[in-house]
Amino acid sequence: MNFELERASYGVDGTPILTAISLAVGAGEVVTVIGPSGAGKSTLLRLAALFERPTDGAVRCDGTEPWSLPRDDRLALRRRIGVVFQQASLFETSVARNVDAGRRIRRPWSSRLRGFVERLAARWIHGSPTVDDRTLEALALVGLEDEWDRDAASLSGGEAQRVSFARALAPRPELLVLDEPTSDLDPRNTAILERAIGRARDRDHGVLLATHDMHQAERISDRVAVLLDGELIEIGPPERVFEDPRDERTARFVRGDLLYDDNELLA
Ligand SMILES: Nc1ncnc2c1ncn2[C@@H]1O[C@H](COP(=O)(O)OP(=O)(O)OP(=O)(O)O)[C@@H](O)[C@H]1O
Repeated sequence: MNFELERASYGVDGTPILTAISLAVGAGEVVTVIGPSGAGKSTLLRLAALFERPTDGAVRCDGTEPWSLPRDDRLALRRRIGVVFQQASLFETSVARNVDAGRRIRRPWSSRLRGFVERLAARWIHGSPTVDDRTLEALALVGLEDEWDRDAASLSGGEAQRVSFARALAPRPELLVLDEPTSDLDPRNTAILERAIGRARDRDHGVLLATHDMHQAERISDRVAVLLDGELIEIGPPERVFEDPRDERTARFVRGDLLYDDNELLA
C-alpha cells in the first residue's frame, strides 16, 4: 500500500495538535517518527491507523481517501493496516488463539464459522489443540513458535509484546503502525522485535513507527521524520537527519538539548 498524509492537520476543540503534515510510507519502507514528548507522534499514528479523521488535509491509501468512503469500505481499508501499541493487550487465551484473532476479524463470518468447525474436528481427531501454519509463521518471526499453546497470561511483558506484533502481522497487513512498541522492553526483546520489523520490511510491509529511542531510529529506519510541536520539521535518511540535519531544531533535538518552557521552544 502507498500510504500518504497530505497536509493533514488535527485539532481538538480548536487546539491544533498536528499542522499540515505531509508524509508518505511506501511498501517495504520503514519510516520512523521521532520528537519530544507531546510533539504529536501518537496522534500522527492514530491518523495513519485511520482511528481519527484529519480536521484538515487528506489521508490516502493507494490514492483512495478512506474518509470519503462509506463506513464498511473504510473498515475494509482499515483491515489492511496492522497496529501495535506500547503495551501489549492480549486476550485471556492461548498464544495461538491471540495470533489467530488478528486474522479472524479480517475474515467474513462464513469463513470464521468454517475455521471454528475445522478446529473442533481437528481437536476431536488429534485429541489436543492444533495450530495452523500461518499462525506459526507469524510466531516464528518473533521467535515464539514453540510457545503457541501457552496461556498468554503466563508470558513475560516482552514475550507478550512479541505476540502482539505477531498478531498484527499474521493477517499480512500492507502497513504496520507501531507506537513505541519497544519502549517497555529490555535489550534482548527489543532486538528481537527490531529484527522482526526488518523482516516485515523485507516482505514488503510498509512500517510507520514512533520511538523515543534515537539509536533505534538510526538502526531500523529507511527515513526518519522529526516532529516538533505538531509540525514535521525534517524528513530524510537517518544518516542525514542525525549527522547533517537541515533544521537547527533537529540538531538541538538530536544533541538532546531541546528544552521547553510552557510549551515554547527556548531559543
Ligand atoms: N484527545 C485529545 N484531547 C486533547 N489533547 C490531546 C488529545 N490527544 C492528544 N492531545 C494533546 O496533543 C499533544 C500531542 O499528544 P501525543 O500523544 O500525540 O504526543 P506524543 O508525541 O505521542 O507524546 P509522548 O511521546 O509523550 O507519547 C499533547 O499535548 C496531548 O496532550
